[in-house]
Amino acid sequence: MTIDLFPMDTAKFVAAKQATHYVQSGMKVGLGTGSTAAWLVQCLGEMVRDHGLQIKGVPTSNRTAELARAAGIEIITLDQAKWLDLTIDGTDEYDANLNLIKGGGGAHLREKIVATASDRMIVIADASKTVATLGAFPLPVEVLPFGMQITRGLIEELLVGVDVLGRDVIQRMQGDAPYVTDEGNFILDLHLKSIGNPRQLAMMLNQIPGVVENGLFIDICDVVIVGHGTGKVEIRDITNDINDVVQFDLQDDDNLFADLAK
Ligand SMILES: O=C(CO)[C@H](O)[C@H](O)COP(=O)(O)O
Repeated sequence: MTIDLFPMDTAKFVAAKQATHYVQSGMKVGLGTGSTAAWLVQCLGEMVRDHGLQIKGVPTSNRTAELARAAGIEIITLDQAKWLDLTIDGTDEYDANLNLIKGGGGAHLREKIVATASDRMIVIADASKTVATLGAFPLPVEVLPFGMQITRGLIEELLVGVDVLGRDVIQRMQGDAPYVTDEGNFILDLHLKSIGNPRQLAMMLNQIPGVVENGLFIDICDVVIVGHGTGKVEIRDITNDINDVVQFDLQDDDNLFADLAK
């Protein structure tokens, strides 16, 4: 059977498939949110159903929980898990230090809690997520609905004094209504263009009382796995100082790929 997926899908798929090599039976695994993480859930589901992999998954969103259940992965809460062996998640941007912007899918609050409660965080991405400087992707900040305009004003004031190139703060919408997160909060997207000091900004944003969590992941990610449309995968593991390249034979993986693409 010949399938004709966009190179971007292939890139996400091979990154996700490579990440499954880090997963072993008996592990408790944080399951990320987004289109790349969805490929991971599909791959892990296939390993559970057909190859006897035994894992417990902690999903980072209601969407991922649904996908994981449908794929046959046992789901537990983070408190049931107590601690996780690893979390595998997508990203919106990553820099040379493996610092991230996440939350394009609105799930960065749970994603950060889950990743922080894991021995390792592995990020899976396509090459478009690589940046020299974080900030081209709007930085999501989850805020409480209560007093949201006050919180927004305080964020705008904060941005005047920090090293960024843009300062627009735009509330995320879903159609005509505010976007609401799984925790019942709103999201403000900060259009900063370039963030000179992500560590400082992450700490300052979280000092504002109405801010629940920002999408900067600083010193949380250990490994980035970058897939390409050609089947090439780059692995960068900063904890173990490993830089590796793997080439997937997409023909060999055709059956799995076709199944997953259904
Ligand atoms: O942070 C996220 C969700 O909150 C996602 O990981 C991020 O938006 C990347 O998504 P995708 O894999 O669809 O590009």
